[in-house]
Amino acid sequence: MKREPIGPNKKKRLDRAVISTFHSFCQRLLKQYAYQAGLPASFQILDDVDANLLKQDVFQALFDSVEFFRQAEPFIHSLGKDQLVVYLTQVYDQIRELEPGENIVQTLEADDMWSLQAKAKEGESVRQLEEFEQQAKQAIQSFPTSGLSKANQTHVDRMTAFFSQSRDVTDDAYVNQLLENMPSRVNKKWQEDIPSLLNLFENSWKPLKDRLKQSTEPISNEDSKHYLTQFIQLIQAFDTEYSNQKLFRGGLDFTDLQQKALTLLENNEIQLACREELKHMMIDEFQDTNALQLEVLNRIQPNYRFIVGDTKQSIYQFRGADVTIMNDLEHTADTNDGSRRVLMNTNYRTVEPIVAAVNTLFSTAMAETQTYSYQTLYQSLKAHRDLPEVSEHAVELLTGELDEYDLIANRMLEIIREKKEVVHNGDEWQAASWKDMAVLIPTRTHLQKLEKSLKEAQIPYEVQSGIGFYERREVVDFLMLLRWIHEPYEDFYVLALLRSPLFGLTIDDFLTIQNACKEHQSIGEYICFDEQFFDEHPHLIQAISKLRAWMDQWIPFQPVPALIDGLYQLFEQSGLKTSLLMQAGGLQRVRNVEKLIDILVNEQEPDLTALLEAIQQRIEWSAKEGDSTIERAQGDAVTIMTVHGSKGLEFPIVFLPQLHQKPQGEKGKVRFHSTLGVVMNLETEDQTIETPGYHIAKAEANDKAIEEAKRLFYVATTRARDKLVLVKANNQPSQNDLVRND
Ligand SMILES: Nc1ncnc2c1ncn2[C@@H]1O[C@H](COP(=O)(O)OP(=O)(O)OP(=O)(O)O)[C@@H](O)[C@H]1O
Repeated sequence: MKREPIGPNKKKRLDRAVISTFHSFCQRLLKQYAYQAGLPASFQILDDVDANLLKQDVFQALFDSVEFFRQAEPFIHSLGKDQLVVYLTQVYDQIRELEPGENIVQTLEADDMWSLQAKAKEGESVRQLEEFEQQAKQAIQSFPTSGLSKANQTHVDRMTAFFSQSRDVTDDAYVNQLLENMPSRVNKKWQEDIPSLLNLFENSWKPLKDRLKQSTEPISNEDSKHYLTQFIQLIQAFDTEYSNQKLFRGGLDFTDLQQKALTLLENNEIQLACREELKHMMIDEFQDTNALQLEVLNRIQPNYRFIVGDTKQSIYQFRGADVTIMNDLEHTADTNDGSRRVLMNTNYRTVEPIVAAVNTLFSTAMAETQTYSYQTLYQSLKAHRDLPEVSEHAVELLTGELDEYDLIANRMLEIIREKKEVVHNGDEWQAASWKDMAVLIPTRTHLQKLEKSLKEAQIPYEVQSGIGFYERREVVDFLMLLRWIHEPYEDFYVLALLRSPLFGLTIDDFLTIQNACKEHQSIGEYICFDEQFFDEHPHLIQAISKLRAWMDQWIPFQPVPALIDGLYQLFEQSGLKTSLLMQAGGLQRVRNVEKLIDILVNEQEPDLTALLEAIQQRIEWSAKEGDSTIERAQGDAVTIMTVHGSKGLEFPIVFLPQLHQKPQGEKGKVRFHSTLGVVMNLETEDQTIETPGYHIAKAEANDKAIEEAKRLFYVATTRARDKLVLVKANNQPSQNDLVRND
């Protein structure tokens, strides 16, 4: 068949194909229609760090106002000010991403939330009682008819009589009747004589009784409702002030970009223009979409949508991703004539034994049928790649008495030494080298321990994605220089500076200096004020005179003509720039410091104290950000990476530690639920404050966290190409249902 050449028209359209994130798409739309959106032509985008810093400033100003403080005071007593700010911010962010509506926060009504929650609580109690009735009716079917002790026979007779009749669980008297007819405690003989009663008692009755107890505990509804109202008012006051500040600065945060784009898309002409321009849309990684992004898509309604995603890999709940969106969409695609679902379950990456293990693990861990829309269904993968005969154990459970990171280090050394493990390099199977191995960690909590084990074993490694900008060596060094200028006699900074490549002193040198110090004298003071006699250590004399010269030059810090000039002078005259340029990747490092200088200048703080405080806050916020851009290891080194950072990547051999850890449940005392609104449970000095939906929302948040943990584990296991090593030290009892010794 003859192929049609690409005509000029077609080419023109092809040239206009756009690839972008949802955020940059919204930004482009707002720039294009700035006038209709009521925005200045050059609005500024506040990234998450900028937005969080601004939110902090707004809170600080609000707490200074008498009215806001008065309203916040009861919460501060119960939670502390910092925690209150965390809850207010979390709830605020979630509400704004929940549904279209730039004004959504101001429309919240505590009364509506309260009645919705009260209704849900009632419904939930009825559901739980009905469920228990069903379980009890089943259990009594297997009660023995003879051979029981007198006491046990009484239990059996009483329960059989009670549960044989149908009852109205909504009747006020029902709960008391239930309590009267159920045994009050376990009897040892049930294990042998009435196992179905033991099972019912332990697994159904005890949890139900706890919940019944919770709902009868004295909670003052009037006061709880008042707290809810106050909390909503605090959020609304914050919203007003935060919006004012953004307006004043001409800035939009990421949620504004989406909300304002949605408002624009209510305009028919703009909608049509978008539809005309974007006839075909392909959306990748759809499992991580949020409700606003879905609505953007719905409002554009392109002729053809091609959506790609894997619900099993939805791991960004903490950033607002909502897996239920893709779950629902799959469901619609199955039932809607105009849509088609294509299952892509052939795995081309991973060898068959690993795929088989993944199937076994996750067909049990993930749901087979969907009870809740946030659950993830598992459909088995089909392996495309076979394992060569040379390799025996594609899946390994690495256990032993050592610490899990030492286990990893030892196994890696063994792999290199024995050359028995083979990996496929694209053409052929060959013995594994360091760069073929990756350790994927769920969180960075134990990163240092892992690094220590690898260092001690002299294993080359690189920590990828997850090391943020502010943790880069050169950035740390430049900030350290500034901190020393700010507090030149503070030992911590003096020593850090002297140890940095700019001075290069060692611990032994510090001991020599310390021995020369007088009692109670700090090293900083000694170096700056005392006469030194280090005749046998000329490099110490040199270092100290250099430090003194720096003090004369830079303290106090008075940059002229402007901060930017002072910072550049410091960068160059301290020798940091030259020393960076002499290192591998030096130019990149210099650019990093220049970027830091830009950030510092943009802080627009009046003095060094304020500047260092501002940057410290920025660092703390950026630590909560997602991972930094991925730069894969270039040399022959083991890769260390967070599981989040490894998404979309693959490695020949993957080690997975920290498997014994239980997925983190939800501990929040205040949270937001998409249908019930704000729920809370607080202890004040004299009472418990609780909104009716608290326990329902908490249980759901817990379930969701566990579902997310399963998906994270799924992403981790499916990064392996040729070998998967699950690591479990014997000295750590497993708290994780997914991973047990057996
Ligand atoms: N049709 C194919 N034939 C052979 N190899 C393939 C084929 N499709 C993909 N692969 C290989 O399989 C691996 C995974 O492919 P790809 O990254 O596209 O999948 P993915 O679905 O995005 O994976 P994940 O979502 O798990 O990260 C890659 O190494 C790729 O080269």
